[in-house]
Amino acid sequence: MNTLHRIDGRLHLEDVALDTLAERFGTPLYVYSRAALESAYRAYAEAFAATPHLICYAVKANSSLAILNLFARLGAGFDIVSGGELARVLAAGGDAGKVVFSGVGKTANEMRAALDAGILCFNLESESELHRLDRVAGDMGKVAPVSFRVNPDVDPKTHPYISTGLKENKFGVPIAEAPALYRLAASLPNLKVTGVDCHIGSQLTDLSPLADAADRVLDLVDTLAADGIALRHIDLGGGVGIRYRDETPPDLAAYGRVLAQKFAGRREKLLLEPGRSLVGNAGLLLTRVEYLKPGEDKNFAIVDAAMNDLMRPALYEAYHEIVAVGERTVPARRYDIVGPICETGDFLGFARDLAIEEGDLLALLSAGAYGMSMASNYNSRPRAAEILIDKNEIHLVRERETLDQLLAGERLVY
Ligand SMILES: Cc1ncc(COP(=O)(O)O)c(C=O)c1O
Ligand SMILES: N[C@@H](CCCC[NH3+])C(=O)O
Repeated sequence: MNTLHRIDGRLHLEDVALDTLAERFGTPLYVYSRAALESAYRAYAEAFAATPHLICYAVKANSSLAILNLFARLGAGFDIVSGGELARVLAAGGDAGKVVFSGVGKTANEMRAALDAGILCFNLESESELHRLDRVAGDMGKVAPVSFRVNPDVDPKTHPYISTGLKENKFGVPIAEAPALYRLAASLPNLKVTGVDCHIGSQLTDLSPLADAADRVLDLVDTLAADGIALRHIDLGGGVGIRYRDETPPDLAAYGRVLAQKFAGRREKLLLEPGRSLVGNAGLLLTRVEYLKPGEDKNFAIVDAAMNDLMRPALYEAYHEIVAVGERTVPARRYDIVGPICETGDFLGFARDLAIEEGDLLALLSAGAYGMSMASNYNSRPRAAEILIDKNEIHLVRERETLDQLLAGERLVY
């Protein structure tokens, strides 16, 4: 996270000391850097400048309106997977004409909302979905633009829970079946075939699976063209990883060069659906140490953030670097950093050496992606607030959830 630095021992994001944020807004608190968000977006725009393209930010990575709005103003499109994400994009001022709609379980209502909004494309993931969309669009007197999400059966070499492009995964249609599905789609009255889509997994640290998947998709596009089905765009999904610990994420410029070569002389526009690589290293989660609990085998630092705030460690045993916000002269000890939730799986990091005392602040780094967007209310914990830092300006972009909001909508039965 390169907008993070220390001044006189105090951790700052851009020009703002994190301890002042904790005092003012409380903890747990998500904090994002505008400069980091914008520079991540610009890095994509530069890396792919040689190829006509559209960056469709994957909203699921972080769906805060303020972040969607920043990207919309930079010209981004959006990859959505629900009616809720569509509503967020529209509320944030996103252009519906730059929205692609992925996901294996789109409901008829979600299809209607997306057709009403006038999205760029539905990424279909099954034949049944194709028939449903044809019916829904026909009932509305509209023609739905469609792509198939094809599953190229490429091993993305990532955590099995976030691999999506293998035969055994629920996503997409087998690439071998795609030509027949495209012919079917082209024959239906309320669908217009416009593209193809593929997304093989997340947190990829190797470029070669992305390049292999691109080759397979381009072969399919050529087969379809020979069959008289010309596409306007080729969507190669997201998946570029980030550094959490010691990973070497793919170099975007190199990825851009690889795709520029493959797209040279082609007429189709390139679409990309990056999520994590745009927001992951632009955000952190600030938390306060409630208790230090020394034990016979290990020491625990019990903090006020938990798996409901940041689920990735519990779900994938994901690693997030954890640093003290201030500097202490006390000796460092080895701690498991755990939350207050009643689950053994409620941990944020194991065996971290930290010089801390009760009441100190910790920052969990690289928490901008799949942090707040995966937060829950488990143990009836209100969700955290979110802050966007812009140099020395502090913007509260989401208020901390209140207990009233937590209970709203529930009824007793008499
Ligand atoms: C369809 C689709 N597109 C894009 C993304 C974004 O992926 P990432 O955050 O790895 O860039 C995902 C999540 O993996 C996804 O499921
Ligand atoms: N939620 C995952 C990524 C899943 C990507 C969604 N297809 C993570 O935190 O790493």
